[in-house]
Amino acid sequence: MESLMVEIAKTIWWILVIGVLGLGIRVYGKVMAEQWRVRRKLTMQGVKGPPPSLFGGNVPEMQKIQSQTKHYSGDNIIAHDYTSSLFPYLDHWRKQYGRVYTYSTGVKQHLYMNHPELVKELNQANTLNLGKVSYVTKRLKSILGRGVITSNGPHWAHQRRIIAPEFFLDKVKVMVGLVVESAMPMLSKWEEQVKRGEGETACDVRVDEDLRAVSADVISRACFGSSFAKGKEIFSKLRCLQKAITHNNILFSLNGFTDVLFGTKKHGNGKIEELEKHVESLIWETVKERERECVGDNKKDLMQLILEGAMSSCDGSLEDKTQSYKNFVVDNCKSIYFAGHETSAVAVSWCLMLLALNPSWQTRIRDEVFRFCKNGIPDADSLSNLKTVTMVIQETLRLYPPAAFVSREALADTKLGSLVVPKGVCIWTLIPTLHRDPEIWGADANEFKPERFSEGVSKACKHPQSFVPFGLGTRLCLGKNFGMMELKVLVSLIVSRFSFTLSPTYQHSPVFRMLVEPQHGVVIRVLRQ
Ligand code: HEM
Repeated sequence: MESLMVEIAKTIWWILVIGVLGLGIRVYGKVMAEQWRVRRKLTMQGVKGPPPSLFGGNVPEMQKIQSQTKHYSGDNIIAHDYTSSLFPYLDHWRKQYGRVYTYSTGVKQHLYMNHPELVKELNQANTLNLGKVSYVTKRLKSILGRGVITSNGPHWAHQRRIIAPEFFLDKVKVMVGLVVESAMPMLSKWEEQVKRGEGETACDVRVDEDLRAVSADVISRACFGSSFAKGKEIFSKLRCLQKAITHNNILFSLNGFTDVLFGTKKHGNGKIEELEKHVESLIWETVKERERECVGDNKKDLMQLILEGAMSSCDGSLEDKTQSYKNFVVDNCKSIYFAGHETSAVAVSWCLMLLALNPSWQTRIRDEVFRFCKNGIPDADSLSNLKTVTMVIQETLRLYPPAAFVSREALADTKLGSLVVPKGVCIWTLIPTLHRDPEIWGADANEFKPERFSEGVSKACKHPQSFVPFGLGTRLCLGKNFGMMELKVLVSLIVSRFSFTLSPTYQHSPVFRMLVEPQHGVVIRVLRQ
């Protein structure tokens, strides 16, 4: 009797296993058939690409190419097109299939799109049908939530309308003095460091963390008011989150079911959840503190705009309202903290690295700053005269754009010029490759030549819409004016006070952690005048 029961239990177990497997294979088969259909729609229009394997699409090939990639070990840092080390499979297929091709990551079909004409079409496409890539935004949820950077459709449009006015040019001009104030402690610290080593001819300064602290201070004060006491902790937790998330390949690993099937799903989610909760509660405490402080106050900074926007966009039961109010506020604060401070800090780090290799441009900047700015300190009026500083920053953003991709997902079949991008396809424009394309920038595309921008972007290259460090189209960076102003002020202040070369301890190793940043930091050797 007992053995009969065991037999029955075993049979049920096997039926269950076979049932689940059968269902899994059916679902997967359906998804694969859809991918095949989408791929066919693209190939019928002449878009080629590497043939996908039955399971995992082109991911096995991507992993193979990545594992064979050697780390950079050359001398010519500027000429180093790091996309060939960071995303070698994209570079590999580009050489094989050209500037537009398609590939698959199992359950997703992708379109690599680095042709200037198509980038222009993407820029001009005024449609809600092109959203952010859903599987990537899911992976970034803990750091960006469903705020303005990651959401799509009417929810995105509503958030963008609320936040945009804070970054209009007239508002940005008022913030110049604030950036100067935030930078002063860092400049004094470096001056102190240089003084302390008296008797020596030079002093090494690692710039990255100090620049992060400055831009964190700038964004806290500019956007969230002086009540920002918890700021430091929020930034440091966000940085931990950024590192934890990018420990896995957030862009092109296998997706969902295939991740489980191939055992490529990595661990660390517990830590991410813990950090996410911590950041959320820190932001929420700050909001509550702010609400207590500002009773009857008419402060109109970004935090206030977000709070009012959250209030007007919540409906449903009282419980639903409270939760969606909280999500709206926390997600948008997180997005601005991240977007507003990491990007600028990384851009200034790369700029100092390039200037360290090009001391003659330091001299030109120094002359310009002392010519137009009283005591070498820029203000809203003198900033517009700093043409050399602007050129150097544009050249930095061309060679080392902090954001590596413009990415979109077609939420419906979408026409870009003569190409119809089928629903579900993810579009990837690799910014640094576009910025180093000799057909767009000329034979000297890999050289540091700020003078190419002397008559503006339109004269610097053949297709001006291919200069996209701040992205493009309807999703163009909201903080573009603010970011440019901040970079100009910081670079002017630093270069007018210090002359520097690259320290021999500097290790050139760009790494992708949501942004392309110097893995081992930038160390400059400050020279005594
Ligand atoms: C050097 C500095 C910066 C760079 C290189 C940069 C770059 C970018 C890029 C490439 C995008 C994506 C655009 C697209 O998908 O087409 C973006 C979006 C965004 N950036 Fe920036 N950014 C910078 C500074 C800032 C600052 C200072 C802020 C705010 C204080 C900011 C706020 C945003 C926001 C809110 C979005 C999302 C816009 C949307 O999806 O509607 N950024 N940025």
